[in-house]
Amino acid sequence: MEDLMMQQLRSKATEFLLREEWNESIQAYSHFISLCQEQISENTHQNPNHLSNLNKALCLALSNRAEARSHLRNLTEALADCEKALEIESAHFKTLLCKGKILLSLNRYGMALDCFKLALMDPQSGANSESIKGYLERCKKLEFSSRTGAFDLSDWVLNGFRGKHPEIAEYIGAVEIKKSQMGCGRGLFATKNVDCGTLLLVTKAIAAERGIMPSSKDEDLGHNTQLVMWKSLIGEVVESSTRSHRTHQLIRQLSTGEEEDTLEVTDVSLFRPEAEESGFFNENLDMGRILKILDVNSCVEDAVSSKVLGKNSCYHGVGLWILPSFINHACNPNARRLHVGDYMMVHASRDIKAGEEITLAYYDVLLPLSNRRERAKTWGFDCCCKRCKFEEGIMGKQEMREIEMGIDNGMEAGGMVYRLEEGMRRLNARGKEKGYLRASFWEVYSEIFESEKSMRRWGRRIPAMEAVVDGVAEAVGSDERVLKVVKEGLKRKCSGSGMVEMERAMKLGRGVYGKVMKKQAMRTLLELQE
Ligand SMILES: C[S@@+](CC[C@H](N)C(=O)[O-])C[C@H]1O[C@@H](n2cnc3c(N)ncnc32)[C@H](O)[C@@H]1O
Repeated sequence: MEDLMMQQLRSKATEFLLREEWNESIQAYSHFISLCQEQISENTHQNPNHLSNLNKALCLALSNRAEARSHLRNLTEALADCEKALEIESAHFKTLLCKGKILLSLNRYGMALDCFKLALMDPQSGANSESIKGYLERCKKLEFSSRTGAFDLSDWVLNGFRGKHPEIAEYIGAVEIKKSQMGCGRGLFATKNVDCGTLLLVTKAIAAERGIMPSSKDEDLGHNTQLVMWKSLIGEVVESSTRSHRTHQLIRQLSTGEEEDTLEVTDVSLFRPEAEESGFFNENLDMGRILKILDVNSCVEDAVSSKVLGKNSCYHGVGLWILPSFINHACNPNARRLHVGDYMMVHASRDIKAGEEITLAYYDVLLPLSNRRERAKTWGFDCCCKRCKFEEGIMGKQEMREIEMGIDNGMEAGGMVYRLEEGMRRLNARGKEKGYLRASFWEVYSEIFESEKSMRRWGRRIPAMEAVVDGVAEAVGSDERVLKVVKEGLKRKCSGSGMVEMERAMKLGRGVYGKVMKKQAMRTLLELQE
């Protein structure tokens, strides 16, 4: 009687599974699993065949429940089911496949690879061997990128971003979390010397929302679209933190913007996909806290310090990427971000020394101090970076006040650059300090460098474009607008004489996009003719 009921329950569960009715299937399998477990514990002295059949049935039911749970993205629970099934039958084919796929979507490439290798050895793999080999290849490629930081988007770039972007692995490079040297809570630091373009980390969004911003000037419509996107983002964050203990635990590490100096310094190894879950889960993550966390840490895709590859231009995205949330702002940033699908790739935008804090520009830094201060206010902080401190000390000086007045009075760009350079000489500004000030007044420099007429008039009295570009890039990192001036210069040069300029443009390009493609693809992307 009991056996008949169990058979019916199992058939029902399988039927739900085949019909892709995941919740119903999970419910029926859960019932079946607990009946099986009860019988096993009660029947230890009975017929060994019966016991073996019960164990087989339990293993398959756990495997099927894992599959249903993984379709609902309840990956932690699905993985736990796989583990239990494999405890019964260590090389259970179906479970190995299911576990491999779950581990792959959790970015645990090495462990996924082991599952697929074992599955391929099973005689049942015959009919599925091509698809298992496909998974094996994917895992190998992703595991390699994740271990070495080597990514190559060349083909996709050269194909004009047609089709879906190449599969991207998560990667944590030479970085660690420490107390910020600027005195603003925690920050991310380089543990090795890295050169411009080197990837520092690649991470997938915990949640990301994209919407089409209305092209009309209707502010209310734009505001509403933003509100809808924001609401969906909150919903997604709540859902992913409820579904995964690990995500919940990681979100909890983020700043709410309050008492940042007292925040615990998180070990970066916690962010590695293979990291074991520890027991923080019971601590609460209420809605108020989630809202504060999102307010401080959410990122828009198309900011001045980021590039988005392969997106439809009218789409605007906002999301939460956990590890990059530890990166502070500086007006002399040394990193930028690249967005590909839901992935954020953070790379060095200039050479970085071991021990240096990694910083991004939250807002435009090719602006004078007063404008940057206004922008920092909208972010809710007073910037405490090295460049701001230097400029705060110098902006009271007569020379600098005259330049600001010149800008306000619409003085000719050439005259202002000339005055600024003279001022810097009198104030004895050195090395990066010159780069900071030139970056602050980049608009007037670029106006001259981009105009042949101004160059004829002022060219001999102001520093060469190359020296200014190199100084600015060294001080505040690569920027598209700086790259544009070099590209314009290259267009004006006759062929053969621009080798050095080409190298300069390519280096700036690596600083803007990161080392994620070969030279030919970078040239195409930057529209640089050889
Ligand atoms: C995304 S979090 C950065 C990580 C944060 N410091 C932490 O400990 O988790 C952004 C917050 O860091 C602080 N912050 C970042 N850059 C700063 C800067 N240049 N000056 C002052 N505060 C900064 C601000 O409080 C800001 O709201």
